Amino acid sequence: MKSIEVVAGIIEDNHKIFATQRGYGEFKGAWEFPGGKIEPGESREQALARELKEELSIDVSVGDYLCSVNHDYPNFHLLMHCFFCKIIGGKPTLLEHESAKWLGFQDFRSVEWLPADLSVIDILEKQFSTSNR
Ligand SMILES: Nc1nc2c([nH]c(=O)n2[C@H]2C[C@H](O)[C@@H](COP(=O)(O)OP(=O)(O)OP(=O)(O)O)O2)c(=O)[nH]1
Repeated sequence: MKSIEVVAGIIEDNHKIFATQRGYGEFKGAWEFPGGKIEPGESREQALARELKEELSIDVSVGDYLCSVNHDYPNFHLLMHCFFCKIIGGKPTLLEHESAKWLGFQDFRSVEWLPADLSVIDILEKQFSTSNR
């Protein structure tokens, strides 16, 4: 089976996280953390900063590593590395996504996440509920 390696950014501001809704492709309409595939020669952090610039027109500082998720989709295996990010320049502009929302802790499950993201949400809920963030 095909395997892809992706980085995803959990953009934080004032105890909220930024969720984006996919605007195209087989998962159109599902919610995710913005990011994308790592290109040859890039570090994970470089790939994430590049993807967030391309997709949202923002400059970010990539902060703490949160987790890596393995998930089997019907057509491919996903390995996704998640990092917290802070916006250091620009305002999110949806260049590829259909919609976006800032979600507070109570609203983390109010959107339909991509299946691989549910384990990220589990971990985030633990962090936010114990006031680690
Ligand atoms: N960016 C991102 N991708 C995710 C998440 N959860 C999840 O299952 N994915 C999957 C969806 C995609 O199949 C893959 C990300 O690849 P991508 O963003 O480069 O999207 P894509 O396959 O449409 O790529 P492309 O057409 O631009 O080549 O990872 C997530 O939270 N963020």
